[in-house]
Amino acid sequence: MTKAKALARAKINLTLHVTGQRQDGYHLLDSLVVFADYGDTVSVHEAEGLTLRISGPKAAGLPGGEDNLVLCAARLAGVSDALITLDKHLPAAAGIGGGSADAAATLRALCISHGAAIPTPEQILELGADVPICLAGKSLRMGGIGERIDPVPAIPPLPAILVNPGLAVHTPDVFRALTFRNGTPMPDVPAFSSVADCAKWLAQQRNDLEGPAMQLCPSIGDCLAALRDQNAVFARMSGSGATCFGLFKTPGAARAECHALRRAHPEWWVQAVILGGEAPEGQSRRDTT
Ligand SMILES: C[C@](O)(CO)[C@H](O)COP(=O)(O)OP(=O)(O)OC[C@H]1O[C@@H](n2ccc(N)nc2=O)[C@H](O)[C@@H]1O
Ligand SMILES: Nc1ncnc2c1ncn2[C@@H]1O[C@H](COP(=O)(O)OP(=O)(O)OP(=O)(O)O)[C@@H](O)[C@H]1O
Repeated sequence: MTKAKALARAKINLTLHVTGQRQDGYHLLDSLVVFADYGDTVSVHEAEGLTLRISGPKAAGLPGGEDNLVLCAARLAGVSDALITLDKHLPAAAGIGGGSADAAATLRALCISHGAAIPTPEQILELGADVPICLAGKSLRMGGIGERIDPVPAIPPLPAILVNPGLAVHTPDVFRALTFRNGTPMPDVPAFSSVADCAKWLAQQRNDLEGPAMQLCPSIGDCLAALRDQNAVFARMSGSGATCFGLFKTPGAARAECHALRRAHPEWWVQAVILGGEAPEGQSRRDTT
């Protein structure tokens, strides 16, 4: 019997400024993070012992045992009796927080199914630098090495296409390839009134990992060029790559260009999504539609 289900939504870094490096090697970040209406699904079923079953189009190659972040999260939550199924749709090692989103979804689901307590902030961060923000699960500004989370004005729904060239890019390699580690932080995030307004602001910000990731994986440049050729109003890489996002004026335009990109690049992972789009604080989601 399914006891709880949680969506592990793709995390997109609309900006990613690297502002310093700690003594332990971890980098200080300043990033505007939003979530997509698309991701993996974690379901918890009644069972004796702790088991993970992985299915879905992106299941191949994932660690199926103790190393999977789903089981790491379950152990951290103190759960030893559950069958957890992971329906995997997000490419791994792709800069969209797949494993971190799965870990956060597992914690949320086990909280409902088993009444498990959410671990301490320090324990959550140990699962991965992206897990705290994935647990928050909405548009926010991320700081520190990932532990600091600050509110931002509500982000309007941003129609987008996510494109991954089908090549894994490993986060530690990208940070190692970074040559300048003391960039300026982001200015305050303003309230955006439209996609165009948001795109204009984003164009003045950076993803400091885009250059080093592109050196390791030149196909990132092809993804960005393809998004721009398909009339994206803005395109950038997310996180440590290789996934890139393109913003479009309408969901219809994003869907149409998504079909065109899939036809032109059958070897790429291409997905039309909506990013952000939460209701402003104090309003129900219906107030904004
Ligand atoms: C680049 C981002 O995707 C931006 O959201 C995240 O900071 C990465 O988050 P993550 O994949 O959950 O990262 P972790 O699994 O904790 O770290 C992987 C490796 O990335 C490097 N790392 C990660 C986060 C950070 N703030 N500084 C780092 O230098 C470290 O070498 C670390 O060993
Ligand atoms: N449930 C999981 N899903 C994806 N990867 C996992 C999972 N559990 C463990 N991993 C391992 O974590 C590594 C990083 O994968 P992940 O998809 O989290 O990277 P990412 O998209 O680059 O994340 P980020 O944006 O946080 O840097 C993979 O190479 C994989 O071996």
